[in-house]
Amino acid sequence: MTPGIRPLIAGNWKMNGTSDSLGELQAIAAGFADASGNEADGLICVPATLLDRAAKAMAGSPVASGGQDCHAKESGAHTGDISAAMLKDCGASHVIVGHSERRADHGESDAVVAAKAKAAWQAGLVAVICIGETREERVSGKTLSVLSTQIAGSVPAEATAANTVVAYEPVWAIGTGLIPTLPDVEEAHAHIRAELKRLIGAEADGVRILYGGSMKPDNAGELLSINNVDGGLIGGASLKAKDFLAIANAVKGK
Ligand SMILES: O=C(CO)COP(=O)(O)O
Repeated sequence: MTPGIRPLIAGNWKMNGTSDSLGELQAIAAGFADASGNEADGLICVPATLLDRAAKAMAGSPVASGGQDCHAKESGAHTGDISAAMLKDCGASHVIVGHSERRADHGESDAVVAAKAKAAWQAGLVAVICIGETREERVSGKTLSVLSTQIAGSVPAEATAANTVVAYEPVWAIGTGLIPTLPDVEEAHAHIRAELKRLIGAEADGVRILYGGSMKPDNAGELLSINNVDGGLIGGASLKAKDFLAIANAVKGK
Protein backbone atom coordinates (compact mmCIF):
# COMPACT_ATOMS: atom_id res chain seq x y z
CA MET A 1 0.00 0.00 0.00
CA THR A 2 1.02 3.63 -0.17
CA PRO A 3 1.04 5.83 2.93
CA GLY A 4 -1.78 8.38 2.67
CA ILE A 5 -3.76 6.47 0.03
CA ARG A 6 -6.99 4.84 1.18
CA PRO A 7 -7.14 1.41 -0.45
CA LEU A 8 -9.88 0.37 -2.85
CA ILE A 9 -11.11 -3.21 -2.89
CA ALA A 10 -12.93 -3.58 -6.19
CA GLY A 11 -14.79 -6.49 -7.74
CA ASN A 12 -15.32 -7.11 -11.45
CA TRP A 13 -18.23 -9.49 -11.95
CA LYS A 14 -17.58 -9.69 -15.72
CA MET A 15 -20.45 -11.48 -17.54
CA ASN A 16 -21.80 -13.05 -14.36
CA GLY A 17 -24.84 -12.27 -12.27
CA THR A 18 -28.61 -12.07 -12.53
CA SER A 19 -31.28 -11.11 -10.02
CA ASP A 20 -30.36 -14.25 -8.07
CA SER A 21 -27.03 -12.61 -7.21
CA LEU A 22 -28.47 -9.56 -5.46
CA GLY A 23 -28.21 -11.36 -2.12
CA GLU A 24 -24.42 -11.55 -2.52
CA LEU A 25 -24.30 -7.81 -3.15
CA GLN A 26 -26.39 -7.15 -0.07
CA ALA A 27 -24.06 -9.35 1.98
CA ILE A 28 -21.02 -7.54 0.60
CA ALA A 29 -22.56 -4.16 1.41
CA ALA A 30 -23.58 -5.25 4.90
CA GLY A 31 -20.24 -6.83 5.80
CA PHE A 32 -17.70 -4.55 4.16
CA ALA A 33 -17.15 -1.96 6.88
CA ASP A 34 -16.56 -4.64 9.51
CA ALA A 35 -14.39 -6.78 7.25
CA SER A 36 -12.14 -3.90 6.24
CA GLY A 37 -12.16 -2.24 9.63
CA ASN A 38 -13.29 0.92 7.81
CA GLU A 39 -9.79 1.12 6.35
CA ALA A 40 -10.83 0.78 2.68
CA ASP A 41 -13.43 1.73 0.11
CA GLY A 42 -15.34 -0.96 -1.76
CA LEU A 43 -16.60 -1.18 -5.32
CA ILE A 44 -18.39 -3.84 -7.32
CA CYS A 45 -18.54 -3.48 -11.10
CA VAL A 46 -21.56 -5.47 -12.19
CA PRO A 47 -23.04 -6.22 -15.61
CA ALA A 48 -25.00 -3.20 -16.87
CA THR A 49 -28.22 -5.20 -16.58
CA LEU A 50 -27.78 -5.38 -12.80
CA LEU A 51 -26.43 -1.90 -12.19
CA ASP A 52 -29.58 -0.12 -11.12
CA ARG A 53 -30.53 -2.91 -8.71
CA ALA A 54 -26.95 -3.26 -7.45
CA ALA A 55 -26.74 0.45 -6.67
CA LYS A 56 -30.00 0.23 -4.74
CA ALA A 57 -28.93 -2.95 -2.94
CA MET A 58 -25.70 -1.30 -1.76
CA ALA A 59 -26.98 2.25 -1.20
CA GLY A 60 -25.74 3.78 2.04
CA SER A 61 -22.89 1.27 2.36
CA PRO A 62 -19.15 1.88 1.79
CA VAL A 63 -19.40 -0.22 -1.38
CA ALA A 64 -19.99 1.72 -4.59
CA SER A 65 -21.34 0.33 -7.85
CA GLY A 66 -19.66 0.53 -11.21
CA GLY A 67 -19.91 -0.49 -14.83
CA GLN A 68 -17.41 -2.59 -16.78
CA ASP A 69 -17.17 -0.56 -19.98
CA CYS A 70 -18.68 2.51 -21.62
CA HIS A 71 -18.82 3.91 -25.14
CA ALA A 72 -16.56 6.85 -25.92
CA LYS A 73 -19.49 8.88 -27.28
CA GLU A 74 -22.22 10.52 -25.22
CA SER A 75 -25.11 9.14 -27.27
CA GLY A 76 -26.08 8.21 -30.80
CA ALA A 77 -26.36 5.38 -33.29
CA HIS A 78 -24.32 2.69 -31.51
CA THR A 79 -26.63 -0.30 -31.17
CA GLY A 80 -25.99 -2.35 -28.05
CA ASP A 81 -23.52 0.09 -26.55
CA ILE A 82 -23.92 1.96 -23.27
CA SER A 83 -22.75 5.49 -22.53
CA ALA A 84 -21.05 6.66 -19.37
CA ALA A 85 -24.02 8.93 -18.65
CA MET A 86 -26.34 5.89 -18.77
CA LEU A 87 -24.17 4.10 -16.21
CA LYS A 88 -24.20 7.19 -14.01
CA ASP A 89 -27.98 7.37 -14.38
CA CYS A 90 -28.21 3.79 -13.03
CA GLY A 91 -26.19 4.66 -9.93
CA ALA A 92 -22.60 3.96 -11.00
CA SER A 93 -19.75 6.01 -9.59
CA HIS A 94 -16.97 4.17 -11.47
CA VAL A 95 -16.45 2.39 -14.75
CA ILE A 96 -13.70 -0.01 -15.79
CA VAL A 97 -12.13 0.88 -19.15
CA GLY A 98 -9.53 -1.03 -21.14
CA HIS A 99 -9.89 -4.37 -19.39
CA SER A 100 -7.71 -6.90 -21.24
CA GLU A 101 -10.81 -8.94 -22.10
CA ARG A 102 -12.24 -5.91 -23.93
CA ARG A 103 -8.89 -5.13 -25.53
CA ALA A 104 -8.76 -8.76 -26.78
CA ASP A 105 -12.45 -9.48 -27.52
CA HIS A 106 -13.32 -6.09 -28.99
CA GLY A 107 -9.97 -4.92 -30.35
CA GLU A 108 -9.84 -1.86 -28.11
CA SER A 109 -6.66 0.14 -28.66
CA ASP A 110 -4.97 2.44 -26.16
CA ALA A 111 -6.52 5.41 -28.01
CA VAL A 112 -10.02 3.95 -27.64
CA VAL A 113 -9.39 3.31 -23.94
CA ALA A 114 -8.23 6.91 -23.44
CA ALA A 115 -11.36 8.20 -25.20
CA LYS A 116 -13.51 6.04 -22.93
CA ALA A 117 -11.72 7.36 -19.84
CA LYS A 118 -12.48 10.91 -20.96
CA ALA A 119 -16.13 9.97 -21.59
CA ALA A 120 -16.30 8.54 -18.07
CA TRP A 121 -14.98 11.79 -16.58
CA GLN A 122 -17.37 13.83 -18.69
CA ALA A 123 -20.25 11.89 -17.12
CA GLY A 124 -18.85 12.34 -13.62
CA LEU A 125 -17.53 8.79 -13.24
CA VAL A 126 -14.16 7.63 -11.98
CA ALA A 127 -12.32 5.70 -14.72
CA VAL A 128 -10.63 2.45 -13.64
CA ILE A 129 -8.06 2.14 -16.43
CA CYS A 130 -6.63 -1.38 -16.88
CA ILE A 131 -3.18 -2.20 -18.21
CA GLY A 132 -1.01 -5.32 -18.14
CA GLU A 133 1.32 -7.49 -20.17
CA THR A 134 0.65 -10.82 -21.89
CA ARG A 135 2.62 -13.96 -21.06
CA GLU A 136 4.76 -13.56 -24.19
CA GLU A 137 5.58 -9.99 -23.24
CA ARG A 138 6.49 -11.08 -19.71
CA VAL A 139 8.79 -13.91 -20.80
CA SER A 140 10.51 -11.76 -23.39
CA GLY A 141 11.31 -9.13 -20.79
CA LYS A 142 9.02 -6.47 -22.23
CA THR A 143 6.71 -5.95 -19.25
CA LEU A 144 7.89 -2.51 -18.20
CA SER A 145 8.04 -1.13 -21.72
CA VAL A 146 4.54 -2.48 -22.44
CA LEU A 147 3.26 -0.77 -19.30
CA SER A 148 4.94 2.49 -20.34
CA THR A 149 3.30 2.34 -23.77
CA GLN A 150 -0.11 1.51 -22.33
CA ILE A 151 0.07 4.33 -19.79
CA ALA A 152 1.18 6.86 -22.40
CA GLY A 153 -1.64 5.76 -24.70
CA SER A 154 -4.53 4.93 -22.36
CA VAL A 155 -4.20 7.45 -19.52
CA PRO A 156 -5.14 10.98 -20.66
CA ALA A 157 -2.95 13.77 -19.34
CA GLU A 158 -5.95 15.24 -17.49
CA ALA A 159 -6.03 12.27 -15.11
CA THR A 160 -6.16 13.12 -11.42
CA ALA A 161 -6.10 11.14 -8.20
CA ALA A 162 -9.84 11.82 -7.91
CA ASN A 163 -10.98 10.85 -11.41
CA THR A 164 -8.70 7.89 -12.15
CA VAL A 165 -7.72 4.52 -10.73
CA VAL A 166 -5.12 2.43 -12.54
CA ALA A 167 -5.39 -1.36 -12.39
CA TYR A 168 -2.33 -3.48 -13.18
CA GLU A 169 -3.61 -6.81 -14.42
CA PRO A 170 -1.06 -9.16 -15.98
CA VAL A 171 -3.15 -10.86 -18.67
CA TRP A 172 -1.62 -14.25 -17.90
CA ALA A 173 -2.62 -13.99 -14.23
CA ILE A 174 -6.32 -13.41 -14.93
CA GLY A 175 -8.44 -16.43 -14.09
CA THR A 176 -5.44 -18.77 -14.06
CA GLY A 177 -4.57 -18.99 -10.37
CA LEU A 178 -1.09 -17.70 -11.26
CA ILE A 179 0.33 -14.45 -9.91
CA PRO A 180 3.68 -12.75 -10.53
CA THR A 181 6.34 -13.03 -7.85
CA LEU A 182 5.93 -10.37 -5.18
CA PRO A 183 9.11 -8.54 -6.31
CA ASP A 184 7.71 -8.52 -9.86
CA VAL A 185 4.46 -6.98 -8.61
CA GLU A 186 6.44 -4.40 -6.66
CA GLU A 187 8.56 -3.55 -9.68
CA ALA A 188 5.52 -3.16 -11.95
CA HIS A 189 3.64 -0.95 -9.50
CA ALA A 190 6.69 1.26 -8.83
CA HIS A 191 7.15 1.60 -12.59
CA ILE A 192 3.48 2.54 -13.06
CA ARG A 193 3.77 5.20 -10.34
CA ALA A 194 6.90 6.62 -11.98
CA GLU A 195 5.28 6.69 -15.42
CA LEU A 196 2.17 8.38 -14.03
CA LYS A 197 4.45 10.98 -12.44
CA ARG A 198 6.03 11.68 -15.81
CA LEU A 199 2.55 12.10 -17.26
CA ILE A 200 0.66 14.04 -14.58
CA GLY A 201 3.30 15.16 -12.09
CA ALA A 202 2.71 15.24 -8.33
CA GLU A 203 -0.95 14.32 -8.81
CA ALA A 204 0.31 10.78 -9.44
CA ASP A 205 1.24 10.46 -5.77
CA GLY A 206 -2.44 10.08 -4.90
CA VAL A 207 -3.59 7.79 -7.70
CA ARG A 208 -4.70 4.36 -6.53
CA ILE A 209 -2.88 1.57 -8.34
CA LEU A 210 -4.75 -1.73 -7.95
CA TYR A 211 -3.39 -5.22 -8.55
CA GLY A 212 -5.66 -7.64 -10.43
CA GLY A 213 -5.24 -11.24 -11.54
CA SER A 214 -6.05 -14.27 -9.35
CA MET A 215 -6.24 -12.23 -6.16
CA LYS A 216 -7.80 -14.54 -3.56
CA PRO A 217 -8.29 -14.58 0.21
CA ASP A 218 -5.07 -16.58 0.64
CA ASN A 219 -2.78 -14.24 -1.32
CA ALA A 220 -4.45 -10.86 -0.71
CA GLY A 221 -2.48 -10.17 2.46
CA GLU A 222 0.91 -10.47 0.80
CA LEU A 223 -0.16 -8.60 -2.32
CA LEU A 224 -1.68 -5.74 -0.35
CA SER A 225 1.50 -5.41 1.74
CA ILE A 226 3.50 -4.43 -1.34
CA ASN A 227 4.48 -0.81 -1.76
CA ASN A 228 2.26 0.99 -4.32
CA VAL A 229 -0.39 -1.76 -4.30
CA ASP A 230 -3.36 0.33 -3.22
CA GLY A 231 -6.03 -2.33 -3.44
CA GLY A 232 -7.26 -5.03 -5.77
CA LEU A 233 -9.42 -5.59 -8.81
CA ILE A 234 -10.89 -8.98 -8.17
CA GLY A 235 -12.71 -11.19 -10.66
CA GLY A 236 -13.69 -14.71 -9.59
CA ALA A 237 -13.25 -14.11 -5.87
CA SER A 238 -15.62 -11.12 -5.94
CA LEU A 239 -18.64 -13.21 -6.87
CA LYS A 240 -19.14 -14.60 -3.38
CA ALA A 241 -19.48 -12.26 -0.43
CA LYS A 242 -17.47 -14.63 1.76
CA ASP A 243 -14.40 -14.46 -0.49
CA PHE A 244 -14.66 -10.74 -1.26
CA LEU A 245 -15.02 -9.86 2.42
CA ALA A 246 -12.06 -12.09 3.29
CA ILE A 247 -9.98 -10.08 0.82
CA ALA A 248 -11.28 -6.81 2.30
CA ASN A 249 -10.24 -8.13 5.69
CA ALA A 250 -6.64 -8.36 4.44
CA VAL A 251 -6.28 -4.56 4.33
CA LYS A 252 -6.58 -4.31 8.09
CA GLY A 253 -3.51 -2.94 9.81
CA LYS A 254 -1.48 -2.74 6.59
O1 LIG B 1 -9.70 -9.65 -14.56
C1 LIG B 1 -9.75 -9.56 -13.34
C2 LIG B 1 -10.42 -8.42 -12.70
O2 LIG B 1 -10.71 -7.41 -13.61
C3 LIG B 1 -9.17 -10.58 -12.46
O3 LIG B 1 -9.90 -11.75 -12.59
P1 LIG B 1 -9.59 -12.99 -11.59
O4 LIG B 1 -9.55 -12.41 -10.19
O5 LIG B 1 -10.75 -13.93 -11.80
O6 LIG B 1 -8.27 -13.54 -12.00
